[in-house]
Amino acid sequence: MIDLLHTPEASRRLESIIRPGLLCAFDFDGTLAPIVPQPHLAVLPAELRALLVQVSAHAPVAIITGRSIDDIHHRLGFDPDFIVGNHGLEGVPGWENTAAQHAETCQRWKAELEAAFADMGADPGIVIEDKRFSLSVHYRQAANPGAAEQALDRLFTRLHPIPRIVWGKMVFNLMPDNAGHKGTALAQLMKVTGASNAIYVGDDITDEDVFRLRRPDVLSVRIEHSTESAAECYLDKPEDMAQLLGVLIERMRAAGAANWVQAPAPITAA
Ligand SMILES: O=P(O)(O)OC[C@H]1O[C@H](O[C@H]2O[C@H](CO)[C@@H](O)[C@H](O)[C@H]2O)[C@H](O)[C@@H](O)[C@@H]1O
Repeated sequence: MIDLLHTPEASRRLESIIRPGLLCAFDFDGTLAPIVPQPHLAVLPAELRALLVQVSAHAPVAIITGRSIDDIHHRLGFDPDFIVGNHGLEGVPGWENTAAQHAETCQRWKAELEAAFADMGADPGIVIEDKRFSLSVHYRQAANPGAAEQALDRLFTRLHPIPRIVWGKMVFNLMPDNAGHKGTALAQLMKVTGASNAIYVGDDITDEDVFRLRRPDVLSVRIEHSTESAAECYLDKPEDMAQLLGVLIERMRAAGAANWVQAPAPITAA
């Protein structure tokens, strides 16, 4: 893992992806928005929003988040070229048909979990976030987060069908097994748009699905160094995002890069 902003090697790698056809993709919580005690309080800082708007003048911007599209849309305050929700299960061009099956499975899990919570008198700080195509079970507000984590871990093995569970920041993300994820979503976005290369920045375990792609045409960046991550590069801290976006803008501007995604044709009155 190399330090993206402070090593000549990373600088050369960054330079190599600033080519026509670049796609700039970002995770949301913990990457663009600081982690806060409750999910509904997450906010995209105005400085990053302004920088993302500038990035989108030079290359298409994709937000690939664990949140639902409905939830993320109003938090962004600008219109990126692509929004993919539910860890890659929602909003991916070409995958619309599989989403309905995922919604059914999630409703079943939710009902099973609510019944189990009632039976065991679960900690009221444990909250199910129903995102239609996946569930997030948060325990940040539990009276004893460690005990809640263990109890939930045991409980999930009794769900039907067994979910794919990706642990996150005081949260378990439950997704249908054998479904897409953030890595396959980014690959599909690149395929349908014809992107020649991409940069992806994320901070959490679900972002490892992208980091593990390890494609030469994808520069993966993790917020904070980790010896356990498959990401190619890292930023020291979340606050370095502004600097990274600034560097991207400067280099794309110098290269004369323009956003190459076609805007939809305006609808004209009959
Ligand atoms: O893929 P992301 O955009 O990073 O989304 C991951 C999850 O983010 C949210 O939960 C996390 O952020 C909350 C706000 O800072 C925090 O309170 C929580 O503890 C974190 O786990 C979101 O609520 C989930 O739906 C996303 O899956």
